[in-house]
Amino acid sequence: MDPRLIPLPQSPRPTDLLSSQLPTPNSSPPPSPQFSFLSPAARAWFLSTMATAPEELVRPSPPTPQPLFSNDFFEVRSSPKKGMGAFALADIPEGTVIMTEEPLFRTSPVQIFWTYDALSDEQKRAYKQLACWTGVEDHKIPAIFTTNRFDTGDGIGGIFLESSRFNHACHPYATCTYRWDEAANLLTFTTIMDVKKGEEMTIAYTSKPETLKKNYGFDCDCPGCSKPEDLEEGAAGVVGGGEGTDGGGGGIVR
Ligand SMILES: C[S@@+](CC[C@H](N)C(=O)[O-])C[C@H]1O[C@@H](n2cnc3c(N)ncnc32)[C@H](O)[C@@H]1O
Repeated sequence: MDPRLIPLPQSPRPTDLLSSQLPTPNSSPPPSPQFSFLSPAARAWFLSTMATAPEELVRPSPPTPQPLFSNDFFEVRSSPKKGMGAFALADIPEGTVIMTEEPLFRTSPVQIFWTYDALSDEQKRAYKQLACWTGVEDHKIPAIFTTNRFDTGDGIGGIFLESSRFNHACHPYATCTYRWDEAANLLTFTTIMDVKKGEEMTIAYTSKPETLKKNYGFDCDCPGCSKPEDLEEGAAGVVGGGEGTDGGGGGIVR
């Protein structure tokens, strides 16, 4: 198994969490002033029903999920309204390289089925866990490709399992940029501003936020897009982006 992939643990059942804390049907019921209006026999019967039906009566809060991936700088975990996302584990200064990653594969859109078939079972499982927007492609395999690929030049897109978990914010609100190095076979992520511990780290998928809905299935809610007056002033959301090529609506928008 790829050591960079840390699978999410199964959530324990409520009964696993609580079995040691619950009274058994044979144990003496604890004194309960709340039920003093019942006769001793009725009280014993009532409390015994509580011991045999714990799931309905006691609801533990769910355990905190483990991150999908982490390094010294960030972790990948659930992001409000955005599936997974990358969150800073410390205050990170501008200009810090936070990750380099090799591709799972690189291919062209027309070769995606052939490339997918050549993956190992484990790689196929990892690929199929990535986000999937079917608005552009009906079939799951090419849909995952268009949702997650980074443009690596000459019409070739790369799939990078951790890099793909970064959500979008428009320039100048995106906190990171990325650069593909063909010779090194590495995608490098660098912060382009100071990032506070706990903050979600983002990249700009495109310099054309109006294409996000069609290509990725969401409307951008970054501060620039949620303030139309800023856009009119040309201050945000419509210029710049990452160092990747912006295909502008064709699906390869990074
Ligand atoms: C490359 S994935 C990013 C990681 C993804 N959130 C995940 O769970 O793996 C792209 C998808 O993330 C979601 N996404 C990214 N940026 C978003 C944003 N700013 N607002 C809402 N959803 C976003 C969309 O569902 C989009 O199709």
